[in-house]
Amino acid sequence: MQTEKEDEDDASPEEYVALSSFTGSGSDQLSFHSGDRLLVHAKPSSEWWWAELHEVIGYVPARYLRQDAAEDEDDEEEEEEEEDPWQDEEYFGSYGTLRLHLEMLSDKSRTEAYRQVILSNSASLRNKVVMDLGCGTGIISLFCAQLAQPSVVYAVEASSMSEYTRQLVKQNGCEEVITVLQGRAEELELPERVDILVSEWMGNCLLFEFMVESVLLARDRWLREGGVMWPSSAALTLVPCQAHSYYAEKMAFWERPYGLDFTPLQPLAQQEFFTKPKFSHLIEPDDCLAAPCNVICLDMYTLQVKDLEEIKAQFHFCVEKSGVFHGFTAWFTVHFESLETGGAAVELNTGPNSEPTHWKQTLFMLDRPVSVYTGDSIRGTIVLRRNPVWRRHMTVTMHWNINSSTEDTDNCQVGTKTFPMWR
Ligand SMILES: NC(=[NH2+])NCCC[C@H]1O[C@@H](n2cnc3c(N)ncnc32)[C@H](O)[C@@H]1O
Repeated sequence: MQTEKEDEDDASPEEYVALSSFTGSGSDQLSFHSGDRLLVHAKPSSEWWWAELHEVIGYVPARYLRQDAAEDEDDEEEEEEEEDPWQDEEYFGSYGTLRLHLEMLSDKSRTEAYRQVILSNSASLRNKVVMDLGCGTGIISLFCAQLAQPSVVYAVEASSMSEYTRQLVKQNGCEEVITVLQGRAEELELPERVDILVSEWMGNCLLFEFMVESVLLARDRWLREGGVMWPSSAALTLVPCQAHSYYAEKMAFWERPYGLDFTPLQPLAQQEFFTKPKFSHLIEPDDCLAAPCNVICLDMYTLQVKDLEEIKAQFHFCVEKSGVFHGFTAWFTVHFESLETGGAAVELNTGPNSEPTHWKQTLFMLDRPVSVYTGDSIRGTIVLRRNPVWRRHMTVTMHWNINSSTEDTDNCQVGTKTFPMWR
């Protein structure tokens, strides 16, 4: 574990507060919990500091710490101003209106996939105990009651939509089977453990909103031994791509609008339009410059909440057709294993070769497009880092090397870019 370190450069240590918990992975990293007060002895780099907690010393990630605000009289005021790191009021407030539920219910690809899961497992669902986590209007629970005979479905919904969900259950004569419970799933008391935990938790780029944390906490607390997770697994897919129309619309536009030269605005355009990822991007299959690759695969039975802090993966693409490398596009696929051993799984694929969904795909634009040619290789890493303060947000960092295949130029172009989602 942590080793003692001579405090040769130890000016008086400063006290910092941990904004969220951190589990050290290296032997010299110090683990701590949200709210811990750490003594920072040295700041050898902007990313890692040398700190002490309960007489143990080790490296800590600086972005998790905040200088301890001096105790002063208007602390209470400060507390009030401090926003909830989960932003639950705004988050569950948005799900208390119909807009998002209409969008999700109108997404036939998404909703039919869940219906197919229930339908194809209807026999095995007989007399089972089901939890529908984040049931919204209760559509998945209603499919269970309509298409199968579970003994009970606990439809859990934290937003105010839950009172309407109760009405929908009654309106459709399903009160015998469906029990609607309002509250955060990870805080609720259920009368019993469940055989199946079903949830539609996926956000843009799979993890945004981090509702998946609630699913994992509920799994650990309520899924019985040998119980089934739906989805059972999730994969994030990445591909280097062209984005000519988006680039023309946001960047090339400034070259000659109405015969004038507006190129001095292009740095502004890059900052404003290419800094954050573009949600709801529709990539054409022809825009893919290489075969897409499943860079991250999550097993919903073994995934742990602490694994969500930082997920890193390598990629290696071989350019299949010459074109302009404008950026990367990401999407996800989830699988629902059959309740019968050997039964066929159901797949919900949000990629360009499947029926479009309300998620569409996520586009990460490079600052400058690069011409690439058949045979070139694009290697690198993608790192998803959860925001230590705003717990529903993350950053996505791409590192890439482009190796030309033509022997005469050994030009290897290297690039890196971090995209906030959204903080
Ligand atoms: N696929 C997504 N990105 N969002 C679609 C599902 C989100 C639904 O789950 C509810 N919800 C989200 N988290 C929770 C939670 N921890 N407990 C209960 N309901 C929740 C939320 O209020 C909304 O109705």
